[in-house]
Formats: sequence, structure tokens, C-alpha cells
Amino acid sequence: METIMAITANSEYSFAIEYSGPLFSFDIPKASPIEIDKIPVASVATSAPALDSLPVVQPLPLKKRLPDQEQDQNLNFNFSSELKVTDSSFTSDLDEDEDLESSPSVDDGDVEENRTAVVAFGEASSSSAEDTTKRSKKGRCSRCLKGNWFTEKEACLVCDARYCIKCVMRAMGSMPEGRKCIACIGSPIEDSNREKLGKSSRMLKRLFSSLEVEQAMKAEKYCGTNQLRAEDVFVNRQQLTQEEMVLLQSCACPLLRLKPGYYWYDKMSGYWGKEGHKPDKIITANLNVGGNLMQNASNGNTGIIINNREITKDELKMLKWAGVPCAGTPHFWVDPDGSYREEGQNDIKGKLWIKASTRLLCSILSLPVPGKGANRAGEEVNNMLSAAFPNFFEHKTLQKFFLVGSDGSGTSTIFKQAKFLYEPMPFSEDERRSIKQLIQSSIYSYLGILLEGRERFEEESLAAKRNSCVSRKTGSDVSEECDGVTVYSISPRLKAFSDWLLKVMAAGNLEAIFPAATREYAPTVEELWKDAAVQATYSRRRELESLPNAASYFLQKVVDISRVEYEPSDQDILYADGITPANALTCTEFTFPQTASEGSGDDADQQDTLVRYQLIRLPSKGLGENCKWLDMFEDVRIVIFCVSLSDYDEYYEDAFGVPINKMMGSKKLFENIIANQSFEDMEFLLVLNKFDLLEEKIKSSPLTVCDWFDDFHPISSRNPNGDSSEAEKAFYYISFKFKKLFACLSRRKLYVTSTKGLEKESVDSMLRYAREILKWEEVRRPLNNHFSNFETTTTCP
Ligand SMILES: Nc1nc2c(ncn2[C@@H]2O[C@H](COP(=O)(O)OP(=O)(O)OP(=O)(O)O)[C@@H](O)[C@H]2O)c(=O)[nH]1
Ligand SMILES: [Mg+2]
Repeated sequence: METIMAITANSEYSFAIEYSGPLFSFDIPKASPIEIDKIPVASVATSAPALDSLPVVQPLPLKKRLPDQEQDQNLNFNFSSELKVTDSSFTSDLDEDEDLESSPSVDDGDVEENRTAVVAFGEASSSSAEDTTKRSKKGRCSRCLKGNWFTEKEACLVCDARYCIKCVMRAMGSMPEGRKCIACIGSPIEDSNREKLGKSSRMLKRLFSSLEVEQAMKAEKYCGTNQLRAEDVFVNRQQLTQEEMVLLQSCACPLLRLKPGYYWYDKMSGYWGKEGHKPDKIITANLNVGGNLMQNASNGNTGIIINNREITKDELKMLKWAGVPCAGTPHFWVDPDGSYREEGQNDIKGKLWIKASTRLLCSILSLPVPGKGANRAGEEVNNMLSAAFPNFFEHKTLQKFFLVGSDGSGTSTIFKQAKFLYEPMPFSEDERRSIKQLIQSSIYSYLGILLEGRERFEEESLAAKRNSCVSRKTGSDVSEECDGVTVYSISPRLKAFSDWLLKVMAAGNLEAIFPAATREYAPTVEELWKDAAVQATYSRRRELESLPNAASYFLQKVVDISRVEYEPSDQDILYADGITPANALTCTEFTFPQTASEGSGDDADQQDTLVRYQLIRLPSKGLGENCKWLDMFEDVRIVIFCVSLSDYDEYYEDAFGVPINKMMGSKKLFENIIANQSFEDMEFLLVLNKFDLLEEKIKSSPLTVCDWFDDFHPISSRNPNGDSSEAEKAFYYISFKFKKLFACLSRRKLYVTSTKGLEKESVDSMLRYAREILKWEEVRRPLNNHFSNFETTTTCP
């Protein structure tokens, strides 16, 4: 009898079977025993490679539509498998490729060189950029090294490596930052490529659907890494900070297409130029950026000083043309609108750009003149009445929303929905990997909470049972009811597992054991979840304070989730807890994609796709009156305050163990935020979330359970459409309560909407509503100022 060991190539397991058939006519190869001591080992590394220097390979969710290659299963490769694929595709392509055969420069020697080059590409990601650029100079594809000058190629915006249509997807992956080799993701782009950002090529349009191209181009244009870095720009000899950079690019008259370099900026007039050169722009004045203006900033040699800078000859010509007396090297102060005074004097002598001929001369001499709407100091803004959306699109390219709410109100769900809705790559490959681990290990925490609850409920009901048994026991008779089994009891096998799991959790070892053991225990977890005792416990989940809503969603699919090849779906990510940390700031930046109706809309709609929005989720802890760090955020226009509609009959315990109604907790947070001066000038949008849960809950639990809502007595009407009318009435009533509170505390208008955080469309409408509010307020604000004298004051009830 022979024992044969069979090892399948793709299996994670080896297995042995006993062979009992006829004898073999040939020798069966035998495995020689290995002497472990003789196995050569690598010497100990002196230092570990820096993690961030390792190549990060991105997923490729985009449909692969290479013209003449099969669907490739290895797209989510690691680098070693990429190497294999590359090498084999290289050899197989080699026979077929006509370009290569017809290319006179390629001979056998080249082939060998090419093979080495391809291997080197896979191995050394950091040096690949330089190497591939050199190679692509010959006109060939930097990856397969085929083709010639005339082969259509896509270039990496960082290293300029060029890829043919067959290689571009392998080389650039899912393009989370646009057209960059995988090795270049995270690196800043070549400055000369800035103009190309977001402009798609014919090749991409052939490879991807229009939506995919649009997403990749948006990522390319707006992702942080591709933006100009603040530290590469110096203004008046001072390196810019990120805030200064944003200020320059989002001010009323912003600097577009700024490049790295040294600049000077005259804060008083708004004049801007390259160091050593005459002014070439007029931007918003009085921005707090850069150092002090130097007298020789523009390398002028005329002796005439404007705002402490010696002006150039061209500027002198312009001054003379404008009729400014320049004899005796005078010093002037010039304001943003061109009004000039002699240094130290108050009386304005005239305006520089008032004559059309002066403006004409400026254009001949390539000197800037103030643009329309820029630096309107002194200009009348009274025509606001006739302006539809006056400055919103022209000047505000980045709009910020604060998102805040008490624990469990749904802010992270809304935040994740925004990422799914508007970000081309909401979560990177790395993030998805950690989300997978998070979900796999969370299942055991959920189960732990349930099992603890089960034990408690079992003890309680046993105690109750014992009491009733003792009182009813007659003689030695023990009735069946007194047998120590309750609806919360589980089998001894499951009990053993439960005890072990609770012990591991109590010792804080859960992290160490899971998720490595998830697969092994998944069937037991499933069995436990389906067990009647655990289901009975789950039906009392409101008594298990820390059991998240998502528990049943994940426990139902524990076996599926525990598989090695499990990939969290978008819905899994949406339900998963802990992806956005509760105690830290998180931020996402996006543009609103045009809806079908907007596509045919007016100019304002068209321009709105250019406006970017930042959704900043604030931790609710410590947002009280004295929260100083909020001052860091300038220009936030609106607070989206999230309240869970299902909170009205739920409680949490405060630091002293006193139960607090969660709705009252939200009310308190709302009051604190209104009291904080940092929010004084912001619009407020109250989002009453979890409307779906309210619809369910209100059928069995009256709103009046919450003290604040004790006067909710809607007139009951028979609604033919069924159950939602009570929930709607409750929604209007709660809105009214918050509006009244807000008006009383701030004398302002509160916008309110309801949402279902788990539904994408609902969150999309809510965020678009927030955008509309900003537009309305932009129009209303000047009117409000204008009519402020006529406002009457109201007193709080
Ligand atoms: N049914 C329903 N569940 C929701 C809705 N919005 C959020 N949830 C769930 O409510 C729970 C809490 O939501 P989160 O988004 O985590 O709340 P949070 O504001 O981030 O609160 P913390 O995580 O405690 O900081 C999660 O399990 C969500 O899946 C909704 O509109 N309907
Ligand atoms: Mg959360």
C-alpha cells in the first residue's frame, strides 16, 4: 500500500490519501528527508526597508477592455505576480508584434536587453521612472518596449514614461491620481504637465467608458498630490504655507496657473510679479501671505517707489502717460483701485487706470490692469439686486461644509456616502484591506456583546424561574420548569466556545487571535448566530447598549465575510463601524457631478461643476463654547448638524451613570454649537436622519416618551397611504422644535431636511440642498445688509 501526497497548486491545504489499487509498473519518486540545519538562510538585514518606499499597487475596478488581450485575472496583483505576467506577456507578444518585427533597431541583442529591462521594471519601482523615461526616448513603450515614434502612447505625468495601449492599464492601474505609473502614485507631477491635468486623451477614451474617463480625469485634476505644493512657492522671499496657498487660489481675484518659483506681492495694491520682473497681475489686495515686500523686488532702477517697491521703466512710462508727476523720484502709495497718494499724505491725487488710453498703454507694455470685479474697494455693490448668483461661481472655487452630530447620529454614514457619491476612488486598495480586517474582527466583538448579554439574560431568567419554582415546589417533586434550562440556554458545545471567546475578549486578546482565526470559527459563529438563544438575546438588543446596528448585517453573512478572498462591498463599508474615527477630523473634497437636468441648464449650472466642496466631519467631543481649534477653519460657510430621528426613546449613561435621553443629548450639543462664536456667521442645515427608523419606531413607541416632545398630539387622520403620515408629522414637529430653539438662540433661520443615511440618493439631495442654501445666502446677504435697518427684533419666548 502506498501513500501519495498530492498538493494542488492553488489550494491552501495539502492532503494525503491512501492508494489501494494495483501495484505500479514504475518507481514512485520518493521525497528525501530535509536536514533543516543545511538549508541556507539569508543573512540578517541591518535595517528594514521603509514601508512607505514599497510600491503601492492600486486596485483596478475599471472595466478592462484591451483590444486584443483576454480579460486578465491578475489585475489585482502584487509585484511578484506582476513580474511573472509581464515576462510571459512579453514573450508571447514578441512573436506577434509587427511593430517590433518591422523595427530595424531591434535585434536579438535588444530582445535580451528588453527582457532584463522588463524584469527591472517590476522589481525596482523607484528607479523605474528614470530608466523607463530613458528607454521611452527611443519612441518605444516604456513597459513592453515595443512600438516606435508613431505608436500612440500615454505619458506618466510624473516621470514621462510612455505606455502603449496594451500596457497603459497595467502600468497605471486604476489611476487614482490620474495618468501616473503605479510607482509614481503619490509623487508630485512635473510642473510642465500641470496644463494637461484633467484633459483626457483619445487613448483613454478608447479604453474606458466616458464615466470612467470623467472620474479618472477628475481625480487627476483635483487630487491633493497633483496640486502645486505650497513649499515650492516663495512670496516676498517667504515660503508659503498651505493656508496661504489656498488663500491665493481662492481669493476674490485669484492666482490661476501658479507655478513653483519666487514672486513678489504688493499687499497694498494687489500687484503681483515674478521676483526681478515687472508686475504681471493684479490680484486681491491685503491678503495675508508671504513676507514684507522688498524695495528691489522687481529689480527696478527708476528711483520711483510705489508702496515701498522701486518700479521698473515700463511702469514709469505708464505713470507718465497717466499724468502722474514723476519729477524728483517721488514715493507713492497706490491703492487696489489705482488711487495714488504721496507717501505719508492723505489726499488722493488721482487714479492710475481711469483713462482708457492708460489701460491701452498697459496692454501694449504688458502691464496688468485691475480686472472686472477685482478689488472693488470704493466701488458700489448696489447692483446686487439684479445679479442672479453674483459672486458665488466667479470667486469661490472651494466651499466648505462642516458635518457634526452626536454619537450614532449618522455623520460617518453620510460622510462615507459622500465619498461613494462623488469621489472617483473612495477607498484605496490599502484602505479596503484594513476595512476587510476591521469587518472580520468586528464580527467577534459583536458576537461577544451578544454572548455576554445572553449569559446575563440566562442568569436573570434562571433566577426568576428558581424563585417561582421554590414557591410552587411540593414535596420532592421538581417540575419540568425547574430544570435550569431557559430560552437563553445554549448547547454545551456552543457554551464552551462562548466561554472561551468571552475569556479571550476579557483578556483583551481578541486583536491577536482574529482575524487570523476567522475562517476556522466562522461555521461555529454562524451556528451561534442562528441559535434560538442568541436570537432571543438579539431581540432584546436595546438592552445591549454597545451593540451597533450593523451587528446583524455582518453576523448574517459571517461565513462569506470570513473567506480569505472576501472583498468588502460598498454596502459593507457603509455599514461598517470605525472606518471614520469618531474622535478625529475627517475631510473629503469633491465636485457635484451634473445631473441630467443640470446638463441642459444655464451657465450657473455649468460653472458649478468647477466649484469644489469640502465636507469636514468634526468630532462631536469638545465642541463647546471654548473650543479654540475651530478658529483654524476659515471660510466654512455652513454647518450640517445631524440628529438621529430614532433617538427620542433611546438613552445613554452619562459619566455619573445617569440615563440621558439621546434626543436631549443632541439638543444640548446643538445649543453648545450655536453658542460657539466660531459658528456665528455660518448657515445651519439641520439634518434629521434615520427617517426610515422613525417610520418603523413611531408605530410602537410614542414621540412623547421624550420630555421635549411631550406636547406632540397630532390630530389623527386616516391616511389612505398607510403608515408614514405619523412619521411625517413627527418630522415636522421636531423640525419646528429645533427651528424655534435656533431662532431663539441665534435670531437666524434654520434650514431643515430629513434623510435616510443608508440611501445614496437621499444623502445626495441633502448635500445638494446645502449647496443651494449657500447660493441663496450669497444672493440674500447683501439684501439683508441693505435692509438691516428695517429689521425688528424679536424676544425669545
Ligand atoms: N436605518 C438607518 N440606519 C442608519 C442611518 N444612518 C446611519 N445609520 C446607522 O446608524 C449607525 C450609526 O451611524 P454612524 O454613521 O456610525 O454614526 P456616527 O455619527 O458616525 O456616530 P459614531 O460612529 O458613534 O461616531 C450605523 O450603524 C449606521 O449604519 C439611516 O438613515 N437609517
Ligand atoms: Mg460611526
